[in-house]
Amino acid sequence: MNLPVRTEGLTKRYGDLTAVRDLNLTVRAGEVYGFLGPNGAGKTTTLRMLLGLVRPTAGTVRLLGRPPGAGRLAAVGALIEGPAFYPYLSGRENLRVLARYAGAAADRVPLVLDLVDLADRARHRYASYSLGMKQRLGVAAALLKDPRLLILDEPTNGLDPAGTADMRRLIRRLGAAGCTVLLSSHLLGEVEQVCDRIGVVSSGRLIAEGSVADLRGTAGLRVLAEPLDGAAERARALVGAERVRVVDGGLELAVEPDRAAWLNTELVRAGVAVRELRPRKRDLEQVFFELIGKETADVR
Ligand SMILES: Nc1ncnc2c1ncn2[C@@H]1O[C@H](COP(=O)(O)OP(=O)(O)OP(=O)(O)O)[C@@H](O)[C@H]1O
Repeated sequence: MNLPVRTEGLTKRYGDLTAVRDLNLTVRAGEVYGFLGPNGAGKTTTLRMLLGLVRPTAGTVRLLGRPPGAGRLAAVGALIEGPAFYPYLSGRENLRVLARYAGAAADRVPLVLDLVDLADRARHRYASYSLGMKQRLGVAAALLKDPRLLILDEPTNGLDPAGTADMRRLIRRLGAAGCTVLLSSHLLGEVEQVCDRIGVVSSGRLIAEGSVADLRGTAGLRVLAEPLDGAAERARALVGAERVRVVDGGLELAVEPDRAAWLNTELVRAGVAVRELRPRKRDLEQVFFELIGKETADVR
């Protein structure tokens, strides 16, 4: 099976700095994959290596099953740096120029304008566009060749809330239409809302990968009880030691919340006074901070 993206041991060093370290990344056909990490984590460097714009120090890249060469790039659309357009030409004229240059059929122009919701403004000069519209025109340009894979680097960077919402809608629409999208972002909320799977990158390493549900982990129960030691011991015997953690003066149990009544009965029977027992669903933000191991990361 030709995966849209597969890297093995991908590494990029700039002198002493390792920007990307031993990265094994897999993007599956038809998914919207979020490459999430704080500023400087190595996202742009990775995307540039995927596109053959930066040469890896070590490791391999396979795009749609082959190395990233000119042939592959025809099947890949990308928006990596701010798109370059002629300010005095309209959105439509800009796309026509690009289509001619890229060898894309001219009838793709109205189609992609429609896709990115710019058909109404297509006649207007690029210079009159909002930042969000400029970004969407950039996506339209990336879609001109009807790519099998779309790579977007921080597509909502610098956009206002309305522009961000438009871009999210567009990415969801592309995903729903079966387009494989790889997007990078430092915004947790963003990837959580639009991505099927997320890879978390920190200091050049992929430190976690999975669906939003996978990353959140299993639901659990938080128990406040006295004596805590006795409660922990009994809980370990009941559900298995590996499912019990003592955190902030209470217990966290990796068990389904519907076992609360049973657990309460068993703890009380063992002479433990249970003060509180409530379901606990891990917040993805908390997971993220735990993963990257710092509380002050510039990730929201
Ligand atoms: N051409 C270069 N020469 C030297 N160092 C570089 C170069 N390009 C990137 N770096 C460094 O590599 C690290 C990763 O940078 P990169 O731009 O890939 O991160 P990023 O996750 O995309 O962050 P941001 O969201 O800030 O763009 C950073 O420390 C950066 O300073």
